[in-house]
Amino acid sequence: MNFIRKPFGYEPVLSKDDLKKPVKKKKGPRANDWKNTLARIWRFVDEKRGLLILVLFMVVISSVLSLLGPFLIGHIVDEYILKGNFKGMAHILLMLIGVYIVLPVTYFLQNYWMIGIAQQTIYRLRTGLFSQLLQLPVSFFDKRQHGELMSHATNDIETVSSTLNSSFIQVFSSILTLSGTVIVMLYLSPLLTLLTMVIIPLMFTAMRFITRRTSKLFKEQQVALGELNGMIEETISGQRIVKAFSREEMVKKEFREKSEHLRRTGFWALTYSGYIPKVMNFLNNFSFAIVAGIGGLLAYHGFATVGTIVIFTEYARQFTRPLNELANQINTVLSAIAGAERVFRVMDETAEEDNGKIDERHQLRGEVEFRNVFFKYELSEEAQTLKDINFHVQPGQTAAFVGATGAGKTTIMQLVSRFYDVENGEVLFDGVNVQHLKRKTLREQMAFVLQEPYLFEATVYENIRYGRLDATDEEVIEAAKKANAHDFIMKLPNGYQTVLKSDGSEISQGQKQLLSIARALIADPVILLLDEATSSIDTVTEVKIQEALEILMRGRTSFVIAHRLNTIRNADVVFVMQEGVIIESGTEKELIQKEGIYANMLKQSETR
Ligand SMILES: Nc1ncnc2c1ncn2[C@@H]1O[C@H](COP(=O)(O)OP(=O)(O)OP(=O)(O)O)[C@@H](O)[C@H]1O
Repeated sequence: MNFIRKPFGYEPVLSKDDLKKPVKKKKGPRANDWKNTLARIWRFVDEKRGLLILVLFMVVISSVLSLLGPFLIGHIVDEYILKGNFKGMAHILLMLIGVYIVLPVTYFLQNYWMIGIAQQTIYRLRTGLFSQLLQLPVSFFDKRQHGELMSHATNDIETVSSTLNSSFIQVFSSILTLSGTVIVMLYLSPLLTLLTMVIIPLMFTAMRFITRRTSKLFKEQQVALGELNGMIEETISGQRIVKAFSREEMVKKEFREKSEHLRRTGFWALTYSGYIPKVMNFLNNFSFAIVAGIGGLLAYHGFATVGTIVIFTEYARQFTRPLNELANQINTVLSAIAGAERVFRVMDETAEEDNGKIDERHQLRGEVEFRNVFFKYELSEEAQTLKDINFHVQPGQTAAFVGATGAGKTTIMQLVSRFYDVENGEVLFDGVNVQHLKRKTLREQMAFVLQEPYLFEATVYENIRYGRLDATDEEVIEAAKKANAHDFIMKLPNGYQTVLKSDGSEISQGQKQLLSIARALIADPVILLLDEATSSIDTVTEVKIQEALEILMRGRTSFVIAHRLNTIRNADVVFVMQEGVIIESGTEKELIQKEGIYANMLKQSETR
């Protein structure tokens, strides 16, 4: 067996030999999984259940009508044509015409209603998944590839949608037609029924052989598609890095490997499932020949009427068709169930609980305290990311965090904003444990200015207004002026109406920072989290950013991952971090006098 690399482990790829091996049955609750999944889809059908029952009723009518057709033809042969008695045939013919007119009407109605039900169900499923994605904790996204999640929201939901659109009716109607046909056939001639049934075990054996392989392969194909989507997404968003490091060939090679995996699983899945109609057709013709041949003999010797044989040959076709359809639908239904299972798995992830009891309008003063805080990321190899962190920041103070890369500065910010919860110890706001505050209360009174500000594909107005949705245009402009962003915005092709790209590629790094400062200003937060940009920005913009930040930080509690000496100098307290521990703290002056780690860091940066 081969393996391909996955971000968190290795995924097996089926080889030709693997496909020949018998598939071992999985133990545990899997047998019931599909029942569970179907029951959950049923819940999503919700208020359309009444209409679904109407659809089922229509399917019953169309199945009865499709059984009636051949029966009437047989009756015409026996009672009228063979007896040369054409009187009275007209009304049976009229009935037959009636059957063939009403039949398409029932087909139309069941399809029309079913599409409505399917689309509504998918709408609910899709919006359910999307709102769940918004409620999941940040730690969930640490464990999943973005492309994989995209694949659930698009491919998997699409598979469920197309199955609901068409397969549901087909499966139900096939089962009904099949049972109806068998009942009528048994009534007409048990012997011929038995002959028609001879092919069933053959069909089942062939189907089992094929579907055992295809179900495994279709699952594998969906996984491979998810991975490929992940890679496409990653490559498009990181295309500059790919180009900058000339990694095109490496990316192409990896893409070819993933595509090859998808091609191989797709090839075998479709090849095997392509055998189904062929095998079925062959068996169908075989059964038709048996019924026609032996039926003809029976009619010749007077054991059955010609009409009965006519009905049987029709039914023999009608009997294998639903079997055929069922067999064809199995793969579609299986892959839809697998898709729905993956969607439900995401829905079953525990969403961020927000059971803080303190009122949503609670006004924070901005006092923040960490008491004996220990923390570890789920996927981290380290024993602890933060170890016994203690500090107390008063309202309006600026706390600067410095330290080598990986020391844990960003992690402190993640805990202040409660993107993650502490493992041990307490984070307190105004003396209240953060667990008692609603996340919304907390985050609405906080603003972030990140190294790589995130911009949306929207106008400058909308990008700044993201800080406070009800801000007027005047307020936006006012904030932009305070943030020193107004002048450059006015030089953009459409000023504040200019639509920015999500990667902000048409404006400079410094300008992005100014926009994100304006966004934070308009939010008017009590607490500010600031990750200073490390990339070199021209001195003019640097001064503008510095001025804007000073205005922004005034009167607010600010946590800064500091890279600029200016910020550190003006901070009320500086925390020096090393390997998840605060090793020094105090004002910059105190730290220099102490001649410890910080003083050393400073000396080193000066000598560079
Ligand atoms: N989501 C995550 N999952 C697992 N480990 C993580 C995660 N984020 C950070 N880490 C690890 O936690 C440690 C602290 O990281 P953190 O980002 O807090 O450092 P930092 O001091 O902010 O570094 P930098 O200055 O480079 O941003 C590092 O070892 C990092 O690899």
